[in-house]
Amino acid sequence: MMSKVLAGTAQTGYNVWQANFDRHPQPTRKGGILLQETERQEEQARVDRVTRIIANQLTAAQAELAKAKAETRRLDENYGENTKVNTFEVDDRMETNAAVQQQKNMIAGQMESERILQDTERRLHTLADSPYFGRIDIDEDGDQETLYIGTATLMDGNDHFLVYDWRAPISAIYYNGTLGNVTYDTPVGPQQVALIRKRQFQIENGQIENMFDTNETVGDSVLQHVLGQQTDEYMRNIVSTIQQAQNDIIRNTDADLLIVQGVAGSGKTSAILQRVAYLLYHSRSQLDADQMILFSPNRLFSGYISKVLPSLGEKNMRQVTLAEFLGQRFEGLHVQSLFERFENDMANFPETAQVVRRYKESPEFMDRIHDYIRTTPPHMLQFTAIDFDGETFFSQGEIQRIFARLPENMQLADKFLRTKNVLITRLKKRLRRMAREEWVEDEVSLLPEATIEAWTRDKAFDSPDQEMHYLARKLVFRRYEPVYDAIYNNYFLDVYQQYAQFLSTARPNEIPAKVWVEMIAEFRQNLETHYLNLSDAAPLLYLRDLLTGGGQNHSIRFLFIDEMQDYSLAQIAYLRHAFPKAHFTLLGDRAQDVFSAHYEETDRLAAVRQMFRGGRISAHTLNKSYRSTEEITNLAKELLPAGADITAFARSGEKPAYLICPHTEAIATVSREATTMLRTNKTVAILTKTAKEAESLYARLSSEVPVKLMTEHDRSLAAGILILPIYLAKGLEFDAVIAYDVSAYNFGDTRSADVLYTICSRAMHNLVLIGIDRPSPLLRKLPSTLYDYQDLRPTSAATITLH
Ligand SMILES: Nc1ncnc2c1ncn2[C@@H]1O[C@H](COP(=O)(O)OP(=O)(O)OP(=O)(O)O)[C@@H](O)[C@H]1O
Repeated sequence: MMSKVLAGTAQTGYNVWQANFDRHPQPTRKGGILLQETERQEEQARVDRVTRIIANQLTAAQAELAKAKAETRRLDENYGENTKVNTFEVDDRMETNAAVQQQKNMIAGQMESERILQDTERRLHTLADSPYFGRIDIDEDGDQETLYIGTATLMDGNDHFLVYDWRAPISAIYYNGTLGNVTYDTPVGPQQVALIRKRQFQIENGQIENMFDTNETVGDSVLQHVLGQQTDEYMRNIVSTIQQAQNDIIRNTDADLLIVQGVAGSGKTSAILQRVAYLLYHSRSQLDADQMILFSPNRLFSGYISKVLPSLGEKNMRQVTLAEFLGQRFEGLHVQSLFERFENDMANFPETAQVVRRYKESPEFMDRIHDYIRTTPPHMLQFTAIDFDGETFFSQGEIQRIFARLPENMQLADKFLRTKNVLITRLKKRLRRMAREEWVEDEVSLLPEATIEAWTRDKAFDSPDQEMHYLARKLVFRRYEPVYDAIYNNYFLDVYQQYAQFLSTARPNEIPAKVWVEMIAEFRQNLETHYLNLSDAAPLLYLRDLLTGGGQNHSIRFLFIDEMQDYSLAQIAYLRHAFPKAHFTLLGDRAQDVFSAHYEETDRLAAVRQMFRGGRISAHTLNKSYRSTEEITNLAKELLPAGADITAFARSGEKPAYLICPHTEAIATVSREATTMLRTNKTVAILTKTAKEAESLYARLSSEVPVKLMTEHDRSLAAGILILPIYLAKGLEFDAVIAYDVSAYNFGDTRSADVLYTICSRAMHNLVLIGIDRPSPLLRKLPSTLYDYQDLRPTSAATITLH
């Protein structure tokens, strides 16, 4: 018999489920065979029984919830009454406060019970249609048990497990184990059991649609069924079909750095979302969703994945895009977004600028900042006077002197804090003095009655003089609040000047002085227009944090970055600094490097590992692609130099098509193809290389077919025909994709292969590539068996290009 601690559920009580209809037939043959009809009937009888129990529990939970809601309402009304009655009498105020506090506590308690009941109701609803998806029969020292695994725990009235949560330690066997002896982790250490059967179910509306025994992690036929479905606006959870390699990522709880390199569609995003649910389940008492943050590639993606965690009964973690994160930290400046930069690069990105950017985005550059801060003498700090209303409150010299008088061996950040405190103390002293000046009294006497009333509420004065003095101080402190804020927010240091000063010391030998000086001039010029280049953002923040001792968030425990290839190493280094308590999970695919493939050179993984040296590092590779049909994956992977490593999940569909049309026919061709695809697909995405192309295509196409242009401000996807640049489609998937303008000038050489690969790998079921006038050599050099080629140009044009 298995104890609760070994089974590892989060429930109370000592439980073993041994319903009397469990049997332990001999293990079936490897690979999944169809079971006898009698077994199916027995399993269906169990499903019926469990479904009835769920229905009963649901009715009871709903009744309790209704009762709880009524009670909350009653308390709420009562709360209003109590406060109203007692505040009439001033003497009753204290008593009222105590009563109100008690009332508040009761309401808070009541709301909490309501929340728990709501969670139960939601959980039961989820289980009602499909109570479980797996069964394992195990033998532990001659003790045999049958366990069923589903999205949540379900117990009967006697505290017997009817369904085990997929995250319970024992459930790991279902995902990891092949038949025979298996080990699984428990809170008291590894346990060994013999796995004698693994059975999979597809249950819909309480009916077993499919069931079979298997020795695999999850049988291919189940996966085929799941992957063959049309896409939704929202990503779905994959708990019933998690693959072994994904399971290792999901269940890793101790890595300080977990890196996943996975090919397009290999389930990286799915794996992190299940991982979040897993971590929350396992550290329920110490970890909250608010202590986790996901850096997502764009806002559409944030919306797209937003339903997965709630479908697993968990709260969503915080989500932020890099642009949002930087925007919040540079108030008043516009930080160039990755997308803007990409569009600019497409127009003009000379080699010299590439060298400079590569350097500024390197970990060495961040190290250089660190050294600079350590070695900068105080007189080099770019303090700036604090002026307000035409008056200098603190001159640069005064600030400099405060700083210089501090002990030499004190840490820079501590010195900075001390300077700040001295400034605040001096400001307060000065304002107190000022409050005694005559003009203040004059102004107080002109204050409206309502203001005086508001400022003196809850105050008692011994004399009119005392009241006047109080009001005078209040007025002065309010008037000069911006000065206080400026000190508080460290505005007495001009970080931008400081950064420019740092830049002037940081030129590496390989970059000519002229180029470097021009770069600094451009940085200053941009500042004038409140603009900051993306490559300066992370170094600047790092410099600011090190100088001022701020900027770090100690409450985040887990940080996830999806599409890590879109982050510079300097940005990752900054995040590591900014979230010092966080375990990092980084997911990426080097081949989907849409933004920087043309200038990046470094071995990023080695560099990231270096940043986490000394910590526990766990690296995973996912080479199997699940999203697309075999035909689409086989074409996409051939576009890459190292594509041979990618394996396609065996699900067949139509061969991708490559159509070449003359430019005069481009719109008609896209329009026709999109309309045809929409007959059998819910979403058809027309993907372009840049936003400019997407806009111009939209302008011409929208009069032909109903189509929606997606921009970086959109937060949700819709069914129908969509147009968007590939970088906004990162992390997303569509039933059908049209890759637009896959022509010689747009996809002329291998530097754009990553972009084309990313475009193709967004398609689940159908892919059509449309080239205009001249075919792309990237495709023409591939084996012609990988796609159906149709040349729609007049014969003469076709002949000219092909020779
Ligand atoms: N184990 C699985 N069971 C069912 N579906 C899966 C599984 N793994 C992945 N998928 C499906 O494959 C598709 C791709 O998954 P996901 O988006 O997580 O991959 P990814 O590696 O993040 O892709 P990309 O890097 O291309 O954005 C999704 O539809 C997902 O539901």
